[in-house]
Amino acid sequence: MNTATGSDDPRDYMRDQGFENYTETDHATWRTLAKRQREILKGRIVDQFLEGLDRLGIGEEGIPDFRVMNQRLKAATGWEVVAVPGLIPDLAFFRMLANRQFPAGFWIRKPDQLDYIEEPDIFHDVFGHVPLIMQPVYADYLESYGKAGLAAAEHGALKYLARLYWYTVEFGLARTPQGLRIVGAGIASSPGETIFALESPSPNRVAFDLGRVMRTLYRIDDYQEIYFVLDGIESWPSLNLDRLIPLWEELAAQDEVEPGHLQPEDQILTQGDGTYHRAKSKSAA
Ligand SMILES: C[C@H](O)[C@H](O)[C@H]1CNc2nc(N)[nH]c(=O)c2N1
Ligand SMILES: N[C@@H](Cc1ccccc1)C(=O)O
Ligand SMILES: [Fe+2]
Repeated sequence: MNTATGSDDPRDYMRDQGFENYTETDHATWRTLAKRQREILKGRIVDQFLEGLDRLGIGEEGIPDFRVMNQRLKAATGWEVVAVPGLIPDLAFFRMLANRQFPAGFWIRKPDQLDYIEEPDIFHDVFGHVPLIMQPVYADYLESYGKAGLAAAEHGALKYLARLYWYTVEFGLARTPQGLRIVGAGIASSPGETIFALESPSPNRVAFDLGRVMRTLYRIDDYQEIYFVLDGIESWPSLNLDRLIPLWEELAAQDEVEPGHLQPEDQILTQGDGTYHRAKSKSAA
């Protein structure tokens, strides 16, 4: 996602949310999505997410005003949400996370895109990501992720960090005493993928392993073919450099793994039958 021409200074991407510009349709879209997601996420997402939603007060009254939401977020974990025009270059992105600033788009999807959208809108960025940032352990992980990203940029290892983000922050699952639960924001903001990620027989579900995740390619245009499962809601990987730098060197000598392929060392929770993606590829052909 790195726009080579763009500056790497986060300040060049920060915008005013323009809260007053939202239309009634925009607020209605948020309300519809928030209501639907709260319903289907019950029993499917980790409790800490629902707690975070409640503590933020981003219920169903409409698109949240960042000025109001940030007071609660800052008080809880020192993070703040900053409006940006869309995907920003990796370096600017990592710098923001390292400073406990979360970049969020300010536009919202159209009423006909409710189920799934390919690029992140404000519903994905705020409803999907922010509730968990109210949890200190996750808030610390996200900051450490930003710092690791800055180091990765120095070591030509950005693609490994992008995959780690993708398979934990965006599409992670976690084992909990109540069973398998969603933690990824990309799942939490998509009604379609909420059901697919937990209940479809099609995708593989494999225990999280840092090296394995950083080797694994991902798709950005459809549901995932593989979901990685954290050992628990607080088992975010520790990202210190003396562990990452040797790992990046090891990975440079290994082949990348296709999202639909399993590896011999995988600890498989559910082996997928691949029907969903096979059907799609047929229709695509
Ligand atoms: C981590 C990885 O670089 C990823 O694609 C980044 C890039 N830029 C981004 N920019 C924004 N605004 N939001 C994001 O989630 C990302 N993701
Ligand atoms: N697919 C997510 C949005 C998203 C796009 C790209 C990356 C992550 C998430 C949704 O429909 O809500
Ligand atoms: Fe996201």
